[in-house]
Amino acid sequence: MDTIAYLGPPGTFSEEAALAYAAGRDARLLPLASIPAVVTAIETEAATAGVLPIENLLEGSVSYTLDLLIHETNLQIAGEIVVPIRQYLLARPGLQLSDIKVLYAHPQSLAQCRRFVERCLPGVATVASLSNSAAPAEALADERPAAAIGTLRAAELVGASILAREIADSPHNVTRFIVLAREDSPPTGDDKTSFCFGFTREDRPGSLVGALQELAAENINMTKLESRPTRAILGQYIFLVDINGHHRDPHVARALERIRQHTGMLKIFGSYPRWQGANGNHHPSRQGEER
Ligand SMILES: O=C(O)C(=O)C[C@]1(C(=O)O)C=C[C@@H](O)C=C1
Repeated sequence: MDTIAYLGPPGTFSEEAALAYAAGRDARLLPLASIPAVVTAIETEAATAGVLPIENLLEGSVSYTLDLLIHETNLQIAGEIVVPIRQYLLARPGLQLSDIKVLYAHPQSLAQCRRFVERCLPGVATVASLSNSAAPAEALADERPAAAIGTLRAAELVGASILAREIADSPHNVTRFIVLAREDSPPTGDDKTSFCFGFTREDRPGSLVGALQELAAENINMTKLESRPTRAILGQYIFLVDINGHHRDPHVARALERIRQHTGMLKIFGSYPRWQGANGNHHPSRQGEER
């Protein structure tokens, strides 16, 4: 049986991603206290795989996860899952919106609900929580009139009441998660490959375009390009790329090898089936919606 680790406690969006990945597999879920704990659990074989948030529709990349992939682990991306993100304002039963003096929220969720918080909770003190299910539990344990941004399932689990619904800045809010494992996935015919590269030689005009040209030369579609600091020299960057295709496809393998030659440093994060939606239709899973 597979063990799928995720950022707990139960009630997080990460749990929804883990459930979507576990569907149809012989698997059990393992809630852990932090994202680094998920990585360590897979590395030490306490878990077979784990889910990590990598990109949100409103807030963009989860830089924490990108930096883990670049600098801290050789685990591979074996899958991706897109989860609808529906945030709720939760509090101890009996409290009203106008009573609230403290707001517990995961920093990502606070950023995704900025407009609601500025308009409806001006001047309220915010406290950072480790997850969307830890936040409601912490708000309920606070003696002050506290609320939390959290999931509907977390509200049910801790017995919180709902002060406001769907408070994110966009009703279409979604987060993409990656599945990390010790090995990536075999080719399916509809795959993506994620990798990063950096320039180890002198800075020359056209270096970046030269590397990317190798993808165009093999007719490979790039679906994402971004950069992160190298953490060594200010002004030097690591470029992260997603492409369509599997690194075992001959044309992808050729392009990656030439990029390695151009740049001096290439790290392949893995190839994995492109997210097809919960029903195989390229739309995000609807299972995060109110039940
Ligand atoms: O706290 C949770 O529910 C999580 O699963 C973490 C997390 C994240 O870190 O991005 C996941 C999805 C949402 O974008 C907000 C928070």
